[in-house]
Amino acid sequence: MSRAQTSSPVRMLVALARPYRRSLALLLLVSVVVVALQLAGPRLVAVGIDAAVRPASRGDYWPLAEIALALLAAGALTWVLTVVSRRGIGRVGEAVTYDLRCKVDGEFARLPIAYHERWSTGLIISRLTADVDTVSDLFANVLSGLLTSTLMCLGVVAAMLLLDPIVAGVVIASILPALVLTTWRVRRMAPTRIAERDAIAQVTADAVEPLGAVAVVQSLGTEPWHAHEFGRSSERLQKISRRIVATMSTYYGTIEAATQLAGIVALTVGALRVMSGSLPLGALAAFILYVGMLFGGLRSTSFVLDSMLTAFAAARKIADFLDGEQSVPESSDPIAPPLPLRGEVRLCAVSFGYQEGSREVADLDLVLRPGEVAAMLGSTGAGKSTIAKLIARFYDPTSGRVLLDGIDLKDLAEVDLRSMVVLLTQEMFLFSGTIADNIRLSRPDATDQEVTVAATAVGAHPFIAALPEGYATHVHQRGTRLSAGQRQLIAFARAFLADPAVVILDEATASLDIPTERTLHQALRTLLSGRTALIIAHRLSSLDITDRVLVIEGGRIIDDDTPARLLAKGAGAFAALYRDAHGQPRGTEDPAGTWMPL
Ligand SMILES: Nc1ncnc2c1ncn2[C@@H]1O[C@H](COP(=O)(O)OP(=O)(O)OP(=O)(O)O)[C@@H](O)[C@H]1O
Repeated sequence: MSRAQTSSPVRMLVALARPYRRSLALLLLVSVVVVALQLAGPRLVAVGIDAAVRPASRGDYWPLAEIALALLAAGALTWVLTVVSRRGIGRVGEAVTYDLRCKVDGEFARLPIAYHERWSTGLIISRLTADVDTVSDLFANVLSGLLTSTLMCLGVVAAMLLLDPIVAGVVIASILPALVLTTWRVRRMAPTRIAERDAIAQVTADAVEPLGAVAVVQSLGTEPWHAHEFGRSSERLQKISRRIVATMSTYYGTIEAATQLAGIVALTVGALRVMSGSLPLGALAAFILYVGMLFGGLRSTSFVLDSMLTAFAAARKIADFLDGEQSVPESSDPIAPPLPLRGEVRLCAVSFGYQEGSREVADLDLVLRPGEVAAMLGSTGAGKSTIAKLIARFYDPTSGRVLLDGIDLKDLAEVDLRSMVVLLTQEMFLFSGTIADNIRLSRPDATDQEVTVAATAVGAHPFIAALPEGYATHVHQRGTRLSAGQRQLIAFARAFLADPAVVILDEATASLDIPTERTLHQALRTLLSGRTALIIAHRLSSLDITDRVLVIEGGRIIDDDTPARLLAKGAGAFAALYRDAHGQPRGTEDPAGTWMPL
């Protein structure tokens, strides 16, 4: 299921069903046979009453036995076919659930960062679980149910018309109010079902959000606030559910009354026809049975229509979610980067705003020469991370171009771009799995030896080897079994193994002890050696490995020089930052501009 295929819920559903169209067609055929067998029941009863009762009263039981056998055979066949079709449809439903979940999950992971920044994890989980299950139910139950119940209604109408058009006409007229009521209910329910999907997603979001930051929640004591938020969204869902239940109860109650009414009409008109000799008694009995079947079919049609509405609402939500963001569309005709890569990064008159009208980066021109290590400094909100995200193509510029070795990032295949540019974020995220798994994430085909070489290069090997299970040590969720410094070393080893031409590093803000900082600096030196690098520096001490410092303010470069020269200038944003970092009063900077290397 490509993004293009998901542009409407219907198209998405058709794409999902396509691989199973043969099984579905076969199963639907079986359903048709089941309906035909069920319709045959009242007809056989009619024949039994009209043609078998009298011979039986004369001692000839054979016609009655024949009818009984035919009813038995129809019942047995209905049972077998129902079991077969239910099982088959259940299997298709399971297969579709599996496909949809894998595809949706894969699509979510590939969605641009803009998307993940906008939508909460809880909302995404809701799409992946509740909505996917609802859509799958469409295949598992709803489609076959809709077909069976619609066929049942049409079949009953046809059978009644064949039996006696006059009684049939009166019965059909008596069900018209029920039909109008069904249409009203389905229409009324459509927006409610969509609101229900949103409410379910919000409940999931409110439940998941605090779980992702349990330590923060507990340390700040914000449990009551989260409980209040969760209570509010649950209440909203409850109100919607109550509305649904109220509509359904009124509907089903009215349909029950309409069934009784139609039964009375069929009995009265049918009896008059029997008395006038225009309708056999058996046919009247068949009519009464058909009225029951007709309303049963109507009730099920209404029920499955409601499930269908729910499934469509869920499908719309999934389709909207997948289609909503195209902020970094992949080129249909990507350019293969020339090898070996040089790693030159060039931003030409780049402007960018997260929202329409905003400009977080303004007319930025920047060239990072191959192998150069530059640091970005600037106050909070200055635009450093935004520039980094533009170079990693998490966003495309509003205007201007970002080039890598002369090629516009928009013209590179995503897989090439990701292997050429690695962005190391502050989180240094580790996933559940072993240390080796986590290092190998950047190159799944790397051998154990290559993993060890990468870990050794960045200085992670000693601490890994000292663990009882070494590289096979399970890091648990988000690497909580490891220290912050150890997590960073593993992330560095992962980047080293990927061997990118360009590294962008958003340095962790959390302060580490001096020996750990020293180890990390050494690791960073190794990692960045021979690569172009841009560091969002939060510690001035990091600048001893940089060739150049870019001071960013308001999305612009306001200073660009070597660290030593910038400091020597004395004034300016960089010197101010230096003073802030070292607590020195103005004018006491080291005039030589020397650093305080670790
Ligand atoms: N996803 C986003 N959506 C909307 N605005 C954003 C988004 N991310 C950042 N911004 C805004 O863009 C501006 C620049 O943010 P950016 O994260 O680039 O700053 P920064 O220099 O990296 O700050 P810090 O040092 O605090 O990380 C800020 O005003 C910020 O509020």
